[in-house]
Amino acid sequence: MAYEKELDAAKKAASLAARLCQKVQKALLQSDVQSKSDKSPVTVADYGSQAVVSLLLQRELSSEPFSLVAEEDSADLRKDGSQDILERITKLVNDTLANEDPLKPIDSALSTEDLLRAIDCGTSEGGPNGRHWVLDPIDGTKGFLRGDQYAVALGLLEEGKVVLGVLACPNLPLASIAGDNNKDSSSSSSSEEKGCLFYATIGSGTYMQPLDSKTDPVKVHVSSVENPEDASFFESFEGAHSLHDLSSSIANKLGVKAPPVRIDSQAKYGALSRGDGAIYLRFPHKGYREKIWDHVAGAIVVTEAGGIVTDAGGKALDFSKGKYLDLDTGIIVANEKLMPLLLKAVRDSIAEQEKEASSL
Ligand SMILES: Nc1ncnc2c1ncn2[C@@H]1O[C@H](COP(=O)(O)O)[C@@H](O)[C@H]1OP(=O)(O)O
Ligand SMILES: [Mg+2]
Ligand SMILES: [Mg+2]
Ligand SMILES: [Mg+2]
Repeated sequence: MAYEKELDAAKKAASLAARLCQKVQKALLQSDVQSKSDKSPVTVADYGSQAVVSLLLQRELSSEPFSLVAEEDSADLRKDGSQDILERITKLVNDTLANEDPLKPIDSALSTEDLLRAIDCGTSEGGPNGRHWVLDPIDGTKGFLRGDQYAVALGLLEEGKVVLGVLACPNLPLASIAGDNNKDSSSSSSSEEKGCLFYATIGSGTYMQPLDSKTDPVKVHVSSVENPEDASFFESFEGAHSLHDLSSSIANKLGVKAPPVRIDSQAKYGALSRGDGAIYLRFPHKGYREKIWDHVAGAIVVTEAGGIVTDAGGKALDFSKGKYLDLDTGIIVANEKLMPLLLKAVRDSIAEQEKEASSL
């Protein structure tokens, strides 16, 4: 299979980074109310996750040139007053790497300077030539802070095309979340098994396995629903990230009966790839520029499972332009049967919205 070595490294890196994030989220949720308003846990986990992925990929793929386009950089950590947090992150990363394989002797512990360097390996600009890893160390920081969904999202671009993607979703139940409309994580039963690892390489399909076990992976497929009345749709939990009114107008036009399933992060792409819902609607507020690390891994996980990911104009996403996606209005996902109907509903709803705005 093509990209076997890269896939092994990516799965290992994303799983280990997810373990680091889980540890921080657990401590955050157990902490008292006062420290819950403190944003530093997510900062620690964001940087820690990026350092772990950067170090693991370089170690496992040491024979290849390494380019990483990632969300975080070390500028804030190098400022005066950041020494404490920098030391916290370094300890967390060292502890995570030390526990990676108890049978393997560990390399000497990283210094704070090693940690800053590992984070800054992620400052590549990407583009149409060569290989670039693309990382969101924690996608869905708002969900992470709430104790809800988030993902470690890692993909690989080759000559501007996505060829591999891994999504680690520590809080996503292994069982389907279809019908979980607006259910928060606290209302789900504690016996529900959580933690999914989705992965895909170009031409080989999408697989899912439990995040923390050696259980065999299963091949997954997007929903085969053909009648939009039977479809359900995903959108952002956060209204500030996507226009819920526009999604609801599109869903009405299609005749969708079920209320939206609102969850954070690229866990939406993972859930779609196994058919928990049939449609994803994402319409950021005007002026917001989508970044490639928010969609690279999710896009291949869905397309290899048989789905289609386009912008609101029906154009495939172009990941070859650097850090940003150059988009028409929003991002939509559906299976092949639903996509033509969805595109028409999107076009009509946007036209209506523009007409309303111009008559005001
Ligand atoms: N104003 C915004 N509009 C759209 N997306 C945003 C906005 N601010 C942050 N994001 C990013 O949207 C993604 C999550 O959106 P959602 O959970 O709604 O799908 C994340 O990548 C998040 O960044 P981050 O990775 O820092 O959390
Ligand atoms: Mg993100
Ligand atoms: Mg992020
Ligand atoms: Mg962020």
